[in-house]
Amino acid sequence: ALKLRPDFPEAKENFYRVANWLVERWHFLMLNDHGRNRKYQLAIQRAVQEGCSTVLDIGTGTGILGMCAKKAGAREVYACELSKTMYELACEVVSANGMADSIRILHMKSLEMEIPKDIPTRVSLVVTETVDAGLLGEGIIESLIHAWKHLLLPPPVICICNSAPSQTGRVIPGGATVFGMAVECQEIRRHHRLCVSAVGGLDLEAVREIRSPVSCSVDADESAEPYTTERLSRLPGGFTALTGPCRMLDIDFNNVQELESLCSRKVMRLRVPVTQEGVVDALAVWFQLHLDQENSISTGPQENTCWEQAIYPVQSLAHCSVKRNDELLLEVSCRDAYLRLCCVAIVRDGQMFHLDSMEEEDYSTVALPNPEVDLCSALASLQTRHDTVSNMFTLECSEIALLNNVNYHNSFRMAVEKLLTSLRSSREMQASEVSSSEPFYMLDVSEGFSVLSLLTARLGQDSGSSLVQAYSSVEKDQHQALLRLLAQSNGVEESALQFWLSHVEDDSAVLQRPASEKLWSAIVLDCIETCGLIRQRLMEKATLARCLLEDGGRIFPERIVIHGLLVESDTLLQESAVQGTDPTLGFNIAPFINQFTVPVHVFLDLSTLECTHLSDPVELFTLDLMNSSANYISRGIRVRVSAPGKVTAVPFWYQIYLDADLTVTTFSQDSHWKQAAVVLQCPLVVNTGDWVQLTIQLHKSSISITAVR
Ligand SMILES: CCc1ccncc1CNCCCCSC[C@H]1O[C@@H](n2ccc3c(N)ncnc32)[C@H](O)[C@@H]1O
Repeated sequence: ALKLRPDFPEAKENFYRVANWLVERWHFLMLNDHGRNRKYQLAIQRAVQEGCSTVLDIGTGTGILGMCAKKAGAREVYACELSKTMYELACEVVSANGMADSIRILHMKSLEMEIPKDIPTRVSLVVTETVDAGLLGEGIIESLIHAWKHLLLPPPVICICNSAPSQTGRVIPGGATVFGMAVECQEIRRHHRLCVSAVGGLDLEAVREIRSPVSCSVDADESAEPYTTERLSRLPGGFTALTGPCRMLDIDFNNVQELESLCSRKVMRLRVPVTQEGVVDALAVWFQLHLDQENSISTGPQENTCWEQAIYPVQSLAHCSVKRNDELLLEVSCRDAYLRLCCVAIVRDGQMFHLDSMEEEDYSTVALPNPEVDLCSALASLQTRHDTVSNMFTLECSEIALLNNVNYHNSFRMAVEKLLTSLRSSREMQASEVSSSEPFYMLDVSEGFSVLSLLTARLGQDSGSSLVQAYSSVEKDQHQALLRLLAQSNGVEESALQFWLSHVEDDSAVLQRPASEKLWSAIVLDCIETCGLIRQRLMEKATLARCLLEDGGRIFPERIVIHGLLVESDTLLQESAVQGTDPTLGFNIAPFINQFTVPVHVFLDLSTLECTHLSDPVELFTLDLMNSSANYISRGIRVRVSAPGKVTAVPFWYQIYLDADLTVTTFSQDSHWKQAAVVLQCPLVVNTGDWVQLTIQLHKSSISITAVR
């Protein structure tokens, strides 16, 4: 569609969402990482010079490593790629670089490859970078076990016989070393556990535990992911290392026996000394990829690399506070091909405190008669708690961060109080028609978990007079159970909070009258996605909602003002497109992968993004939810340049008006929202005092910005 009508907005918007999905963002980062590309090239050249003449590139992506092998003089080069999009891209790239007839690319997963069906003979070199932030997440162990058994020549044996070693096989990378450390980090904590005891006047004490779906524990349900990822060097508020980086695991990719035992190996236990007092919020993990004896790539936080680290949040009940000279007892395992890590106990003065049972004051400890005693047996003696914690709930990270956002809920509470007051007084004035016992109807159609309906119902209780009949659109049983628990523990009658089943597919069914002849006093809309974009179909929903309001009724929020500024950010450029042929070792790859460039970057932490501000923040656009005629679809503004540089992006965020005076911003350290940025097609060189003309267009909730001098 885009090729046919490049300016066709729907196609553009869909393409961006599809492109974001088809080609992962790290492809640009990886290809722009000249250091990484160069080290792989050196390792491949050395291997080919040492006799590896047949090469298989597993997970070729754009084909760059296969092309390195060919250019290094390998006789036969094969590549396989499981993603169709990347496979087609690799074919284009390889032929554009004149190697179409010398590199055979297969659209398949390496595990399906057979000899001689797919490749004629076993190869002497497998090269691959099928690793994620947690090293094993792309299945590299399984891929290499299969490769050693079916695709590679046997490894070199230390032979005493003087016969010349026949062709042998090897893998690049030859191995990896996994490092980990315990960190204290508020930013991680507020996304994975409840940090406050009350929000917006609601007491949350009744909720014993809220967890995010990131867990390694064996009893986590299968939907849990073992780790999340963060770029530690870019986390707002930073982090404190509570232990030194400690070596967790060494893997030799050239030893198939070791690879096989890794998956079946039982849990490994490590004792890591605490070097800094604090609360253990998470374990951070990264690795060194040893390409060969000389070259290795690190994904550590201390490097200035672009890679993220794997984050294992501590999900135990109590705060795991540690002192210097304590020791953390960690369990490491590679159960079902993921690197799994959890902190199970603290060892202090010879006593072991099992994290999962720390919430009882008695600290069920096991006195270690002497330090030498095998920790494992001591640990084994601790009964791992199997009693399901009655009030333990799992929420998404963004839902937990929202619940922890006290400012947002307090502001919302004030706005609703003002509304109820004004509605009551206007009802008193018309006392004749409407009996004051008539409830105020309130609907919260937030996506995901929200306590706003309950918060409003509780306000209705306080006043004693006319009640609030609140409806919540949360659908998940767990979410409804959590709201009921909070209603009960906050003295809100069960009947005051109902669930407005929004399982119907289109908005019109969700947004409808509370009952025939009744209208809503307040409707809460969810406007901004956590990633920093405006929710799709927001304006349509606002228009529908407005028709369902009683006189004086309000939509929350009533208005959204988009703010932005001009920045120069090389980081955003590196994440958005391959910058020419230099980073990719002279191979012509950029034009092909850059077809998947997406101009809007999301999930940004603007407070820690490396960038130079080239203007002051300006108002870009206003969305009026209470008056759709006030909305324009395109707006031009002139922005004064406040510093010389190259404008490469326009980050933006939102000021949300709950009512005429109460606002919350999506760009604050307690906000659960991230920010977004439009990366300009062509950077603008500017000088202080210049004026840049921005054209902002909003089409179906997706924003586009163009800039000219
Ligand atoms: C310093 C490395 C680093 C560290 C931390 N974070 C990121 C990185 C950068 N590497 C990320 C690559 C990650 C994606 S893997 C690259 C491509 O390979 C494909 N694939 C994966 C497995 C597989 C297979 N068995 N058979 C065929 N194809 C396969 C994927 O479809 C993908 O296109």
